[in-house]
Amino acid sequence: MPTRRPLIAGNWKMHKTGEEAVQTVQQLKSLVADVQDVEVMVAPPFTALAPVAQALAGSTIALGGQNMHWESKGAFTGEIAPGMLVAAGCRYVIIGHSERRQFFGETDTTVNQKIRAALTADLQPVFCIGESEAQREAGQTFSVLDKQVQNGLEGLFSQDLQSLVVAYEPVWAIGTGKTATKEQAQEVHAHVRQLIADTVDKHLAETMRILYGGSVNPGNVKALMAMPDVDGALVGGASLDPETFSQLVHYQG
Ligand SMILES: O=C(CO)COP(=O)(O)O
Repeated sequence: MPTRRPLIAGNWKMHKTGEEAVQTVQQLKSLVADVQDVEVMVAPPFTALAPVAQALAGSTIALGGQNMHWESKGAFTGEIAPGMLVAAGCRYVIIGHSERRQFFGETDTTVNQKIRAALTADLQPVFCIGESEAQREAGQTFSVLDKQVQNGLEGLFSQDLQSLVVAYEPVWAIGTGKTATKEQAQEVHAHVRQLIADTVDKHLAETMRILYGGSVNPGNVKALMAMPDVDGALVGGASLDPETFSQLVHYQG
């Protein structure tokens, strides 16, 4: 079995000015300086990317964008191009977060366009999928996720997707304090990995990291990370405070 390097990623959403973000990563840098076998990433708002990149110089903490447009430039007021994220120092970009799907009209089609554009720009997409509470209660979890994965990766092949990271974030667990149980997370992650094995490539499925997101905190991270198909966490609220986020990065104890 290939070993997958765990990734603990902080999605700061619409929090922190440039100055606040720099203060946070300065603390975080020293708090996680001892960590070697876990990859750490933070995704600040666009306006904080450049100062945070500067503050992270010489550190192994990776930088990510929270969204981007699929075109490389043009008349798209309010949008950010993949190359702009790269130039700002990003290695990752979060794509298809449920908040973008819910509030900003993101669809499987735009998600697919964005994943393609990210890969072309050499950004590692963190491709978010997840079912709503109603969908879970109606027994539709797997069919919803299968559709999101298949549509999101449509037309892409194993050789294109080597850097892909998937994040399973059940919508009902985001910001609610209601975490999926470790068994629920494992069940979905194993299912998604099998789907990738069946529809894209077995080797990719084995090497690809699948993160769990939704109310991850220092009290539940260890149990989630102990599950064989959980390769990391995409953390919202608990990533904003450097001490708390550092505890998540040090989940091994
Ligand atoms: O949406 C999330 C990360 O992308 C999860 O948010 P919370 O950790 O605040 O539930």
